[in-house]
Amino acid sequence: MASRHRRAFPLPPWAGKAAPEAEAAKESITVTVRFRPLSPREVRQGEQIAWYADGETIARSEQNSNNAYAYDQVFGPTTTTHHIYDVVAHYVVSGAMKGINGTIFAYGVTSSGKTHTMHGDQRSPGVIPLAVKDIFNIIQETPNREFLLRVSYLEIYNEVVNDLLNPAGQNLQIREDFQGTFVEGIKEEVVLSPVHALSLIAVGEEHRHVGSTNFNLLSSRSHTIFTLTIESSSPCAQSNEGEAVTFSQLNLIDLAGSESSRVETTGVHRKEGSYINKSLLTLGTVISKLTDEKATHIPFRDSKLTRLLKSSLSGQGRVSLICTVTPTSSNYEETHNTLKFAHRAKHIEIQATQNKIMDARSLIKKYQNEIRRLKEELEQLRRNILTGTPLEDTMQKKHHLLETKGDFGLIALSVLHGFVGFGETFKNPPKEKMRTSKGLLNWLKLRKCDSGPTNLTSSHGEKPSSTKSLPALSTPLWIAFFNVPSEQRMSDYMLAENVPANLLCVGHGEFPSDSLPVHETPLVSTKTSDHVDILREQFNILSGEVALHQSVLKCLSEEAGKGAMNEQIEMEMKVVNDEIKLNKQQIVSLERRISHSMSDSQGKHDNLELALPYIDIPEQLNEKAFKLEVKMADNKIMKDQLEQKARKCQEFQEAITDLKGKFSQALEDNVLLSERIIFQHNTDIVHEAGSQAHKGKPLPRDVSDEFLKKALQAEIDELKQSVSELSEAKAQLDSRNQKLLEESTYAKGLVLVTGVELKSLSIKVSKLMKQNERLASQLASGRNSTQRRVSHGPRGARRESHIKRYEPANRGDMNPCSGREQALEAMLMEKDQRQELHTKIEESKQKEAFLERELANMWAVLANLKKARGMDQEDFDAKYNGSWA
Ligand SMILES: Nc1ncnc2c1ncn2[C@@H]1O[C@H](COP(=O)(O)OP(=O)(O)OP(=O)(O)O)[C@@H](O)[C@H]1O
Repeated sequence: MASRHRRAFPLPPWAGKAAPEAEAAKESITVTVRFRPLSPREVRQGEQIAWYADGETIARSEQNSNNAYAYDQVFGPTTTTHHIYDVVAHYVVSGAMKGINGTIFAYGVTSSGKTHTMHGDQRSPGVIPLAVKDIFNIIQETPNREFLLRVSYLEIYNEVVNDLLNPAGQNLQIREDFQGTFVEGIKEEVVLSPVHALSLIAVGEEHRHVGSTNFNLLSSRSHTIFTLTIESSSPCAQSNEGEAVTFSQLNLIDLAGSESSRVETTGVHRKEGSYINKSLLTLGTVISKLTDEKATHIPFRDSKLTRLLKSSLSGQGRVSLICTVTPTSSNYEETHNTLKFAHRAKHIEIQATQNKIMDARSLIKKYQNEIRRLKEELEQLRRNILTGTPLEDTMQKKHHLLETKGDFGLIALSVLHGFVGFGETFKNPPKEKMRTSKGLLNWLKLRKCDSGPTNLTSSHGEKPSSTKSLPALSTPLWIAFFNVPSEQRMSDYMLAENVPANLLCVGHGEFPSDSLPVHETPLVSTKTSDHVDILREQFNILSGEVALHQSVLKCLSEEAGKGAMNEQIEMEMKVVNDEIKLNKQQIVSLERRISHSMSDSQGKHDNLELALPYIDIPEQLNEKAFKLEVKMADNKIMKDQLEQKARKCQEFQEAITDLKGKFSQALEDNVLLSERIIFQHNTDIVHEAGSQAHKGKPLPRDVSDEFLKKALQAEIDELKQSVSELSEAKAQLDSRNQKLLEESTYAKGLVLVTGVELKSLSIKVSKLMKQNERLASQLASGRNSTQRRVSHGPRGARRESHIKRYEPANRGDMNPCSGREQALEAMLMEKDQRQELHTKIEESKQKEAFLERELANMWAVLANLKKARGMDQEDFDAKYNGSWA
């Protein structure tokens, strides 16, 4: 069917000649920059433009025109999202419809317009709703293929993956298999129309973490990934068994905004901010490593975001990066960083290839086969009815069909054409103002709930509730399929949902377990309760049908009562009676299955309770490991910041030295200049006097005065200029002085503390020295007495012999001697210790002297600076006063 939206699958406008996609030519990430307009607040605050779009591909700094970066496209503040979609996103979406994976994401600081770009609002739908609309247009415009669309929607909040379509799906794990990374246990919903897809996003947005920051009232505090899984193949009627199915994933990502360290945050906000910054930092690192040929390791695993984006960033599919920036001068640095990030990303090479999968892994093929089989069975039933096979048999078969097929894919192949387009839905936006959640999706939800039946309303006239909208949307389709006797009535259901002809509609929550890329364990109870819900809904519908048939039967019997009972009425009554009987049998069977499912779920629940304590342990471990990871990342960031600060300090020091040099140079220049002026002044006077003497007549006084005044004025202007430069330099020096003063105060404190310590040390030392002296004198006296003993000669010798003779008796006399020796040894040891202390004291004294010297230096620098400032002022005053005098 031709449509005014018809578009081929183009390459982006800047790609030059179109390379055939099958050849998988090397491309690079499409990187674009979008400037947002100044907000009313920024206008009120008189913000200046610091960056602007210079032409179509350049972002340039207003302050320094050499600061400019080139991209695939740069969009100015007046560009509409629709235009941006056409230029950078349609190309990725159309690729996804042909089996080439696609990723579109918005990157930028908080309040730069990421959500505005990705989600938009009622006046200006964003890339996500436009992509959804585009996808359904493409499906309609490709009648020779059948499509199966599934969506999932997740957020990464504080490095935890949460399922936005399933409140029970919290802290999901990321796994990897041969196909790439996937989120274990994420809920996937089959979508049937743009409104259906958007209602799912609206449901998800309700669960997204949003907070208010200094810059943005509704700031996204989490990254979100909306994934559309697209399978397509030729229609089942023509398909041959070996034919490949194309399979692709389209990721539409709204990142949380990085937060400047200038922003004062506390508590939860700071934690959120640090997680956001950490993951964006990792994204930046991954991108720079990907563009660095020498890099051997790409740290994809350092954050959940980069893990999930691994296959997109490593080049398996088309990627479009939209960098949103604010033009204001107060965000100059942040914008500069975003531009640098975008510039780096431009160098990532990708090789987009078409994914093809064979039958075994294709969900669409399974459904096509299932549909074919169901059709055959239906045909058989119809034939049985026509050939007069006993009704009991037919009903049993139909009942059997419900029993067996109801548990597997509840599948219907739509045979309708045309659905109410997206544009129609948005033609008359409501007046309500959004209050709590961001974007058009919330509006859609409000509209859905507030404004009565829309095309989301089920054929039973029930309005889907905000969170339970999904069963209400999809369940009637498959229930209709199994309960409606004619295809015509099934078509009515389809019409109510506006499903494109070639879109496969699959019952919600009823995928054959082997075909789902979902690991079930944690969701067993949820799935069971879903199943019971579905059965109950089936039960309600069947009861409704019974009631309806009974009222028809009543009408028919009243009709029959009025007149002669004709054959046709009799036949109709028989058919209705049969229907009632059939429905009642189905109700009984449903009741059985409901109680069965419930007891099953109870059993599973018991098992689950037993296993619960053990299930928790790895989770807790994971949590701990995860917290550790975050702490480590925080440490790394803090270390980086410290290093940066140290570098800045170094730069300041250098700047101070530089300024000092300049200052003294300027002072010298000043002196020279004033000398020159005085000299010039004197020369002029001499010249005037000479000319008067020479010519014998004086120069006119006013001419010479004029000349002198002009010369002086010029010099004074020059001086003024240099004085103003000097005062600027002085102001800078003043601030440096202040810092130096603070440092010197600190150093002084240190010196004081050291002084106190030194004092106590010196007291200790003097005590020790006294002790030392005492011991030394004792030692000396000990030595003297020994020498005296030796020098007493024969008397001494006699005494020695006497001692020897009476040794045992005199042992008591010897003891004081050996005791003294021990004391002497101890004294010697003490002496050694004292010497050690002495050296330590010497060292401390040296340190003190060094610190004192440093302090003196600082004071000298300060004094010089003060002197220089005083001199400068005096000089200036003197010159001015002198020259005008
Ligand atoms: N191109 C634009 N035109 C008009 N208004 C815009 C544009 N971009 C952003 N805005 C407005 O600026 C404000 C902040 O935008 P938005 O919420 O999209 O920022 P964000 O980058 O998603 O912020 P955060 O990261 O905090 O969620 C919103 O009020 C939005 O409507």
